[in-house]
Amino acid sequence: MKHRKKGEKPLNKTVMPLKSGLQGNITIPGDKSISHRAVLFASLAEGETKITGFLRGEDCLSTISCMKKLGVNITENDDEIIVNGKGLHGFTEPNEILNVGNSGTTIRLLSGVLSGQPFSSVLVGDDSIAKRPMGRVTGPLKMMDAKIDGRNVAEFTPLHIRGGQLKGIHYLSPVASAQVKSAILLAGLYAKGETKITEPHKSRDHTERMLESFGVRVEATTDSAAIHGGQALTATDIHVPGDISSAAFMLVAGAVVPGSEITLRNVGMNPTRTGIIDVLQAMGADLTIHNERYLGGEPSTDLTIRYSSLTGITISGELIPRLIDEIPAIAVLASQAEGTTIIRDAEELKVKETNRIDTVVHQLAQIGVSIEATEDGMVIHGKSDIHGGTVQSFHDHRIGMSMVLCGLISTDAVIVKDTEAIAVSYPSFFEDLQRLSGDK
Ligand SMILES: O=C(O)C1=C[C@@H](OP(=O)(O)O)[C@@H](O)[C@H](O)C1
Ligand SMILES: C=C(OP(=O)(O)O)C(=O)O
Repeated sequence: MKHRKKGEKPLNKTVMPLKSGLQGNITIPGDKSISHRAVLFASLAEGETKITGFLRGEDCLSTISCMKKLGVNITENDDEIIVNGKGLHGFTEPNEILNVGNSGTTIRLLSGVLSGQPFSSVLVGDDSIAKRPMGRVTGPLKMMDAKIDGRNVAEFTPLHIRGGQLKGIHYLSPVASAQVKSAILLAGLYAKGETKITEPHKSRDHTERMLESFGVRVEATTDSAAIHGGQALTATDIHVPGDISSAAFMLVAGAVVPGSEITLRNVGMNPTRTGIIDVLQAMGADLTIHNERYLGGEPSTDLTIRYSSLTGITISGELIPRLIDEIPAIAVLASQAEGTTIIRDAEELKVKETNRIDTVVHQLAQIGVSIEATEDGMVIHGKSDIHGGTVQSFHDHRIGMSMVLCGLISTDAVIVKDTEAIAVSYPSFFEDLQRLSGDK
């Protein structure tokens, strides 16, 4: 849960049902996962890296702040971030605690890097981070000989990492998690021999792709990734494509608000992230993919979506890691589809910024959606009439945005509490929505 800073007012938003469809086009802001990695890997590289398209969301700003505390010189201009890399062994011991704010990606990836540093660092985050499991990274990092302490045997923050000489391992991960995979591969850069991770399903592969761009050889298969220790990163300019996880909210808005036709430009289309596209197509959405391009190791396109009738589907298995962050938005989509949508194999939702099975189900039910929680997901019965009311975001950015979507199609106003959390991943969300609703 992201908490307000002292003195900051809660940003409760009253969302009124739209009288006409969404129209026009917007450019989707930078991908959060890729932005984190760009700053982190550029810091580890030798030389200067220019990053364009960087997401200036709160999570990625937390990554910049931590890297600065490790001695990295980072210049933040309006249109680019310039990072003067320190090389694998150039970081300095931080004088202060490293605060990752609300960002699970920052703390988990940084834990991998800090495990290889010859100094001590302490990592903390906000109230939400304090509840999220860290054992999934500290466990394997300890197997590599990292010295990590923390609450409940390093299951929870604060984490204290004393780096040192690491050894390569082959880790069979019980979860498909790119944060776990990335932490282990980054520690693997500092380890003797080969470090390999095998996952139950393939998780997003931005780390593997971007390490290759920085000149590091990564051997990747459909369910594994391996790296040899000691490989240096060479600075290279990075362009960050738009975030499909942010685009997902606009795709759902376009699909469910009657009379809509919108175009989203610059949407990252890495196949490990495009589960939302598969879902929209399977539900019968009117979606066109155009202007495909490939920049800096990652594909992107423009997407046009029009309002159409939708049908419920079952979402499970290997599809889940490809759309895990989109499930709150997909629940809104499913509420407007005829028939039943079943989401299975999604226990990972319980360990995000909030328990997203509970928060999605309770808040949608509050405003009239017929929805039930299950052990590993949810069941949504459409087509539900959404009525007005007051809903909580629980300071979770993706819950906040999903509730705003409900307001667009409800019969009365929906008041969404604490929407300031949306700046974690999509700071221009309300401006973009206003632009598409013709209210500029
Ligand atoms: O590596 C990343 O950038 C991310 C991986 C996913 O988490 P897990 O690794 O826990 O699945 C995702 O939910 C998160 O928003 C970003
Ligand atoms: C889970 C998320 O991010 P993180 O794990 O980096 O906090 C998210 O953005 O939905």
